[in-house]
Amino acid sequence: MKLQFAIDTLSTEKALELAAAAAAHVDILELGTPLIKSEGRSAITALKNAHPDKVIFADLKTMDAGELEADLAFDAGADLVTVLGSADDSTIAGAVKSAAARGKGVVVDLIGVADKVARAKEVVALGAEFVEVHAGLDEQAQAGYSLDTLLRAGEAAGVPFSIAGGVNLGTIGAVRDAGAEVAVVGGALYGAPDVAAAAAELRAAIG
Ligand SMILES: O=C(CO)[C@H](O)[C@H](O)COP(=O)(O)O
Repeated sequence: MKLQFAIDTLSTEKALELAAAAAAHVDILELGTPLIKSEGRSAITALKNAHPDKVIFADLKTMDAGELEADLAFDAGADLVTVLGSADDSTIAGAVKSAAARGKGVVVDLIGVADKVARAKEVVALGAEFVEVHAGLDEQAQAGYSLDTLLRAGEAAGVPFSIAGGVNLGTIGAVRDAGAEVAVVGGALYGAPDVAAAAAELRAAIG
């Protein structure tokens, strides 16, 4: 299973600092949506230039104009971009067209999608590399939130998936055991007192 670091910070400088600390232990470096909104495409280019050997994941959360938004991020250096699963099929297909022309990929984020299993199958048929079975920060803050619901949806989908939603050292083993291709970790890494040590622990936990 691959490890993805969701860098949810607001400045390119801080993102580069966090990425440098964790890079030896992670496979995918994600520019979180707030970072892209704060700093724009230049942050994607800066991260790719600093880590050309890593998969650079631009969490665009595109809802419309799929081809255009994917073009913008891929041409800035992204290897993977996200489109929302609640977007129209044509939006997802547009982003997939952009990715196919460049040998890159589209991940469909199932945040807010009610029937994650059914939509996962549909978007992989449209050409998504994998789906992100995801509960966002606001959903995680609600009473009764549990990662288990996401894990069950991923297992049931029968397509390649990642899991995002407050994954940490205590839960990453369950993410691996559910069969995820990728574990996405944000707060448990960027909020750690020693980011490099936390990344090394996560890596050791999944082998
Ligand atoms: O995309 C996101 C929020 O929309 C986050 O990057 C994702 O949820 C991972 O962060 P965390 O591990 O803190 O949940």
